[in-house]
Amino acid sequence: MTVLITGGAGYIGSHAVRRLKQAGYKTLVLDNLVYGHSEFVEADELIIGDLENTKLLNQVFSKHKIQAVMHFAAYAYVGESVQNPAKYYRNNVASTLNLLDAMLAYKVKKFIFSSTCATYGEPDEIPITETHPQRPINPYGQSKLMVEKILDDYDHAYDLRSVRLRYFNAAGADPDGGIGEDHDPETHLIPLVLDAALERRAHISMFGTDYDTPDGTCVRDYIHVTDLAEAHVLGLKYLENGGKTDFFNLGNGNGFSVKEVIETARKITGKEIPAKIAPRRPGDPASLVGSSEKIKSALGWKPQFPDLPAIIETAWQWHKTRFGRTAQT
Ligand SMILES: NC(=O)c1ccc[n+]([C@@H]2O[C@H](COP(=O)([O-])OP(=O)(O)OC[C@H]3O[C@@H](n4cnc5c(N)ncnc54)[C@H](O)[C@@H]3O)[C@@H](O)[C@H]2O)c1
Ligand SMILES: O=c1ccn([C@@H]2O[C@H](COP(=O)(O)OP(=O)(O)O[C@H]3O[C@H](CO)[C@@H](O)[C@H](O)[C@H]3O)[C@@H](O)[C@H]2O)c(=O)[nH]1
Repeated sequence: MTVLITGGAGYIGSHAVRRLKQAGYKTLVLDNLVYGHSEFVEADELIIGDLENTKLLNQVFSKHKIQAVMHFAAYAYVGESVQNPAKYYRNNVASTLNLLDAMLAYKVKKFIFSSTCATYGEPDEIPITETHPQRPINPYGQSKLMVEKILDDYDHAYDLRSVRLRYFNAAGADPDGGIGEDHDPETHLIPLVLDAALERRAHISMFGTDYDTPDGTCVRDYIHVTDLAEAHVLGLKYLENGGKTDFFNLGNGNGFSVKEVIETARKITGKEIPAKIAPRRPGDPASLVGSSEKIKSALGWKPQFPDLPAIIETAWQWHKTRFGRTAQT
């Protein structure tokens, strides 16, 4: 079976490609390399191109016998989406429509979509289950919710079946090495904390210490990228076996504050990691922690790395290999 993976040169997509290959799938990556890395791509083929290019999409679908699509390609910086929503709606919604058009034209009816817990907004209760209302508080989350709604309508009208995976905060790296988190610019907490450990930056800024959380900093649910990759393969098998359109949270059910992440990283790296208080970042909910009971019982998903120290340990091993030699002291 041939799977098209958009954004397969990116952080999560490259891990999914590795896992798909291990499971015996033929893999085809489409990525514009705006944020991706060609050296991360272990797929059978990498096509460098943009989802805006409908002509290219038609060529890809006509040349290859694609049976399913995993759609990772998107912009994913919460803060930037507040400053520049147009960029997010164009890439995350309009480009997704191009992809779906091509799928319909070539009768490809299985779709795995990278959604997010950012679609929930400020939660009414923790942990968040899939039945929680979706009321995003930033354009990024809004753009992902729009695609979820589009997918419901496409299922109804065109029988295009989808699995929407609402990830909480992806972190860590495959312990086998070679792929990991490397965004430019990097905005995510864990790699920035590890940058401070390597003295590639002077300190980590804590965005807001006056939230309504136990220590005043934002709480997030960190999930290992290899566990995310495994969920994608399970989602695909579910659709292959005739499963109906569905949506699942992917988190570990444990919340960690910004301060706790920094403290855990200090223990793992043995480094000081200076931290400074900074203003809140617009668009950030105080707490996001998810229940993943649904995917555990429906698809048999079981995380290999449910604990924050184990997640940060794999991120640290990757970070040292990737960036250690360029560290400035
Ligand atoms: N990182 C997280 O914590 C997280 C959490 C929830 C959801 N997600 C979602 O998961 C997906 C992957 O996230 P990531 O962290 O791996 O991001 P990433 O930036 O590392 O990967 C996205 C990839 O898509 C490519 N891309 C973007 N727009 C494209 C386009 N128009 N055409 C072709 N390629 C394009 C980029 O070059 C990049 O390689 C995204 O959809 C994101 O919204 C991520
Ligand atoms: O230098 C920093 C960077 C981040 N944070 C805080 O750390 C937390 C986590 O931030 P970050 O790592 O940027 O992740 P999120 O903003 O939570 O977003 C990620 O996780 C979301 C799901 O929660 C996904 O949808 C997004 O794509 C993904 O970027 C937030 O409270 C930030 O304010 C800091 O305090 N200092």
